[in-house]
Amino acid sequence: MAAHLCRLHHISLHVSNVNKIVHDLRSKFNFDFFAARLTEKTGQYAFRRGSAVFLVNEKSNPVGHELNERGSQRELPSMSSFYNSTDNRVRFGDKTSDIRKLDFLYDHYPHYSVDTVCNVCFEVEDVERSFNALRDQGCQILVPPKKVHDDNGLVTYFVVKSIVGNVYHTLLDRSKYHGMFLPQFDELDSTSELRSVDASLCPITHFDHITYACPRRNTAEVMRWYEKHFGFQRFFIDSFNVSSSSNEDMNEGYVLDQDGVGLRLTAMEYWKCSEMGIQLPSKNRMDPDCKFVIAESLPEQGKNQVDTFLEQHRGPGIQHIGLYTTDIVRTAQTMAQAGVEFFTPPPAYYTEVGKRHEIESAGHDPQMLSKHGILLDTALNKEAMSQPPSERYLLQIFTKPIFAEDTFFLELIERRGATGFGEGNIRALWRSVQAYMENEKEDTQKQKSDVSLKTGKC
Ligand SMILES: O=C(O)C(=O)Cc1ccc(O)cc1
Ligand SMILES: [Fe+2]
Repeated sequence: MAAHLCRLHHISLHVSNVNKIVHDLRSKFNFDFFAARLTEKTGQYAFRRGSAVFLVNEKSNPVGHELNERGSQRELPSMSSFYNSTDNRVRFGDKTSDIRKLDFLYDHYPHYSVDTVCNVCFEVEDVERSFNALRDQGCQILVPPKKVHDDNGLVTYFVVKSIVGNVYHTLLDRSKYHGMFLPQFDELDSTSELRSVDASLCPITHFDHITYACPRRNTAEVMRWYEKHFGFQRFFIDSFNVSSSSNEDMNEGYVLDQDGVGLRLTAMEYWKCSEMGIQLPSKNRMDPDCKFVIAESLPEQGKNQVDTFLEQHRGPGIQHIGLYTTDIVRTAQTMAQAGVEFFTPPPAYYTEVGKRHEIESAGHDPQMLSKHGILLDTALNKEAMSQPPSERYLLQIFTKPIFAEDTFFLELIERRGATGFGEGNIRALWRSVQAYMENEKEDTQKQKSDVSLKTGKC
């Protein structure tokens, strides 16, 4: 029996430069900083837009120092707006509370050497039953069932390791909890200046998909694990193809292996409890769900972004997360103005006649999309063809990696009738990433030769 997942609750990050990520999520990505939990040793900070919730967990650092964006040390900037070290009190607006000496909650301390996004937390209906089922099936349990409570009620959870690299899952039951987030978190006052501003500027509603970077030939095993333990089912990506010439095969996945792109994609979706015949009072049928995509690189086409992830992340894991927005142009514009860096395709992408026509048929302005680097793909499958072009396309844009290493990045996605992933968009992304990696390589080589010129070494 698989664990019955009800909904995705949050995704957690483990970072050493917590100030930078807290700042970026709040000020650049416009997420609402709504709850936090500080202890003597660590901090956990919760952000949300719509139902998309990130929990940033602080990795311990040498006191007073931490790594800056590209890995060198700098003084720890003060987080004094909400933490005042002189009186050991946590401040949220005008609310204060004592620092508590509790363990790391709802998570497992991963001891991972680089910053990483590694915990996808789900709500389940029955923690004890899910725990027994997964333990009996031989899953590695990282944290056995644990109860946490505060004045607003009780949450039970346990943590299980997945089969993908450092990824694990917290499964929790919060049906007996009435607070905003989780017990032992302090909620930020809604009037606090730390709460982020106008939500309408970044209308993100939920997590659309989570993409894993995996080594070659790992996909089948990953699929089997999620099917057996979490009841996931295969989701066919190639809703874009009009004919039987689809590149997606039941066993081989969706293969892109031309023009320098070497990628195998396979997607899975989870079935929520009620779809398995169990009715939950809390279950909202309209809850959007989140797909899981497994990406493998194919050897023939040279080194690429999946290989780079595996190398710099030092193993498989979550490569990127797609954030669903109802207005990608507005969201990308707001984020870019706030300092988010996006990959942009070559300008020729927007002037090529076919693409220009495709963008215009969908009712968009090529210049506007070009200004932000937004990609558009129109679905051509049979079902989609019965819709006008303005109702069967997909818009995407990808940020540059957000940690010091070239690993994790975010994506914005707006779906207008298209449910899969656009091959054209993937190719365009691929080209921009390859160009970026080439640039990085050249920069590194240049830095090395500058150093050897200075030191006289070759
Ligand atoms: O297109 C998407 O959003 C995907 O998630 C597919 C994908 C997977 C891995 C990549 O390195 C690039 C694209
Ligand atoms: Fe994606």
